[in-house]
Amino acid sequence: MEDPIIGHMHHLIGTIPHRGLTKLAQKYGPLMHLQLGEVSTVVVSSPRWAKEILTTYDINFAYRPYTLTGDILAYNFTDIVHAPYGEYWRQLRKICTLELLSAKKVKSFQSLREEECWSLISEIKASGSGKPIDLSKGISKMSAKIISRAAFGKGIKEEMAFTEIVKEAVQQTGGFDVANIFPSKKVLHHLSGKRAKFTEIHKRADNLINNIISDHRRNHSSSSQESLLDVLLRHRDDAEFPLTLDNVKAVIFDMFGGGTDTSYVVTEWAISELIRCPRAMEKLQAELREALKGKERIKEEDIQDLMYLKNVIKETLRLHPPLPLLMPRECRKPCVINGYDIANKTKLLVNVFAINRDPEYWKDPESFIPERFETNPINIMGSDQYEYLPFGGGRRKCPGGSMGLASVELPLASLLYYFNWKLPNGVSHDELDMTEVFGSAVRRKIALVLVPTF
Ligand code: HEM
Repeated sequence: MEDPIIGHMHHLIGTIPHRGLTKLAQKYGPLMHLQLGEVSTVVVSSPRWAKEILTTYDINFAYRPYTLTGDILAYNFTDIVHAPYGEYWRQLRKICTLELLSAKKVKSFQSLREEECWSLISEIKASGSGKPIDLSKGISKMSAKIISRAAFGKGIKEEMAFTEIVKEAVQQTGGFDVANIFPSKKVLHHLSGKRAKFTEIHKRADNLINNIISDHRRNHSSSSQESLLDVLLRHRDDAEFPLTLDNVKAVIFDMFGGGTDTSYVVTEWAISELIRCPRAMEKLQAELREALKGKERIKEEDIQDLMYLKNVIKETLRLHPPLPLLMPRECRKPCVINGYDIANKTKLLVNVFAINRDPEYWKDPESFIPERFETNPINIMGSDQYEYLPFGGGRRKCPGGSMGLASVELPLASLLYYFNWKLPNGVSHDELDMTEVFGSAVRRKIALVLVPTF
């Protein structure tokens, strides 16, 4: 590890964190120690060190640091994302992988994904050929509806209102804000107004979800159509591991937090990259139109074997991992890495953005080239060499990959199958602004407004 850099917060202020940290790693190396406010932080920026830390030292860093989100919004760290490593977290992960986000469960939501996707396609058709539309808004609304219906069953007003509250909550999180940098200085949390804001959002979210749950109990859905909430409520009576109502609410909050923005931004970035690369756009449209042969309404099984579609999504996740620094981890078992003592409470950031673009592993790393995966059949969920980590790695790796990808594949395929796209006002494809905003998931700063023709 390079010598500790003390108090280098100023290097990051005003930068997009993953880009600022990538620049710092180019200067100080792939394993850095930074003092960010009062938080001692290790930043890993190469596949080699990611592999070492997410395998050999994974258990040392299998905890999450203090955040106001975990404290207030996640019912005192009882959701999956924030729960400390241990038996409670293990049990929740089990429910998550075996029931909530299993392949079978993801498949059971196929028809609702198809309906919501079709509703977006119909809206675009209705707005007319040649008229600019805000695709960011359309895709984000569709993703919210998909997760809302999967979580609660048939969408009603209150359920959509819940997605709005979660959105507001997650917009308050992320980044290097005062509360994350000075977690022990509770007075600062008050002065910055964050604690009050989080408490107010939490109260609103809690009221809404209480109403949704009472309504749910009155209109219980059939077991073949079990929503995520049904599954969790069933676990309230579990003999070995009963969940409390607050536990259920905390996990539902995760499903929304994890399931909405991640999928939406992947679709948004994929279309942005395709607009900038007409060759790839044409190739993908040719693949879709050849395979679907004029089919009126496409279904998920129609696109299962489309390799270029899969490669476009892989390449989008390489260049635009929605969580470019994963979710911060915290060391709770001191260790020695590369001769350096890592103290209790040291924070770990894995800069997947830098790793996915590491020139030692990726040829022409900054360019969007889906074909690179034709000769490199890397697994989308991660690789042995740790040079591709959009879903993270180790014990805390994302459990929602299949659910997330299912919400990207059909919408992306449909948008390109039914329509041709260009930028409005004769703007050339290479002038599309690609500025990012860091937050719960890294999204476009400027909405993606495009003109469909059909
Ligand atoms: C393209 C879509 C998605 C991407 C790229 C993604 C990425 C990630 C990443 C990078 C992490 C952090 C891993 C770490 O700390 O090492 C994570 C964690 C998590 N994700 Fe996802 N995610 C996606 C979709 C979803 C969906 C759809 C859900 C649920 C509905 C979900 C639920 C979670 C949960 C619960 C965790 C916390 C795991 C833990 O702490 O044990 N994710 N995700």
